[in-house]
Amino acid sequence: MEREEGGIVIEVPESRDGASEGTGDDVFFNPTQELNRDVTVAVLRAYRDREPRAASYLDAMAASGIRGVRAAAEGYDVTCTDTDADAVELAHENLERNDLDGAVRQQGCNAAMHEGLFDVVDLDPYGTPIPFADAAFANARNLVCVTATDTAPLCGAHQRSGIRKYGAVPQNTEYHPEMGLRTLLSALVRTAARYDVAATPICSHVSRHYVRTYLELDGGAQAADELIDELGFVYHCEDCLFRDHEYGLIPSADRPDRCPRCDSNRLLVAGPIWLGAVAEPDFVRAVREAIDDGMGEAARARRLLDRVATELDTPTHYDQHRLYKQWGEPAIGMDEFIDYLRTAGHEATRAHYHGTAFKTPATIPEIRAAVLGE
Ligand SMILES: C[S@@+](CC[C@H](N)C(=O)[O-])C[C@H]1O[C@@H](n2cnc3c(N)ncnc32)[C@H](O)[C@@H]1O
Ligand SMILES: [Zn+2]
Repeated sequence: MEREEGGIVIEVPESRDGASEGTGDDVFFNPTQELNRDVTVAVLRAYRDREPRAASYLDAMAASGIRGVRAAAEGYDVTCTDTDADAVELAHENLERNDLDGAVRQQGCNAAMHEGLFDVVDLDPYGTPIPFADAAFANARNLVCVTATDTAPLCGAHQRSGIRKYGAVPQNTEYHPEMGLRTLLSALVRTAARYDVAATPICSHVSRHYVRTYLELDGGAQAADELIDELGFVYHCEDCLFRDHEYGLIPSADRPDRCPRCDSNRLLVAGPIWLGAVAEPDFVRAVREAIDDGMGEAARARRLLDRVATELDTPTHYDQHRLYKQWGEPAIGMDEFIDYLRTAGHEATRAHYHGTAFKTPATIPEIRAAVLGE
């Protein structure tokens, strides 16, 4: 069937959702990833203003080629790769259908990346991007865009798988989308560091069942070391929801082994995860400005980017409903809730992860005192 997206028209197979990824015979196409693709196009626009020399774009797992076609429509010099012959044919046809130039190759993207350098590399695999991360960070010049759909391993719900894939211990908490993002960023930052490359996240979001992040590359061992210093551990009490963090690649000798607040022995340790900022607010604002009304997900993209640009960069968010459940009180509206925190002198913002997610450096007793007045 024909589909219009962001001003281009492509032929795609009958749609199937993320749940059936990789199981059908048709070339993959997921209409619910339009938000991801709209934000990607806006990132490509904003990034070119920041780095005008960024010209070449590798759509590493092209499938229908929709990302490559949209990047080519933005003036990028596009290469699409896919291992599947039908995908390669379709991506080629879709570039032609839109009168756009671009190379399309039936090739594993790792080989393509080792054969030639690309300014921007976009990894959009089934599940984990880790098998492609080394080649990307070793060979991209400016920007690596990464989707991961294996959220259960990333957030600690399938912990053994997360440990194997990401070389870190994720823990399943009420801030699981952020745990997933920070586990992924930890692995990506460490992978880039192997090549003396600093990979800094300049825009990230967790939407629906995937994590998406954009990492800007900078050469040099010192720059890579500085990012390694932003890895560390989160301590989380399963009983009172206390959380704290510390930087380092090993937990310190005096790390708590029981909850410092309620003395519970159900204290989880997650790490080493990324504790630094997951986005650069000024860049995210530029991305937001680059969303245009012709995009099918413009309204959602703007709302998402507004939130990402303004949320505090504490390592974990709180879930307001979870706190009220803990307190045995009925929840109030989020805007009123944030106002109470600010009135009590705490920094506080909503967070993009879900409707009741918020960020504040305040502790849970401080939050409770601010909103319940106790
Ligand atoms: C999730 S789909 C990509 C979706 C597409 N980027 C989009 O936005 O609609 C993953 C694609 O990766 C392809 N693939 C799997 N292994 C690959 C590899 N090693 N190199 C390149 N492509 C690969 C699959 O054939 C499939 O078409
Ligand atoms: Zn506790």
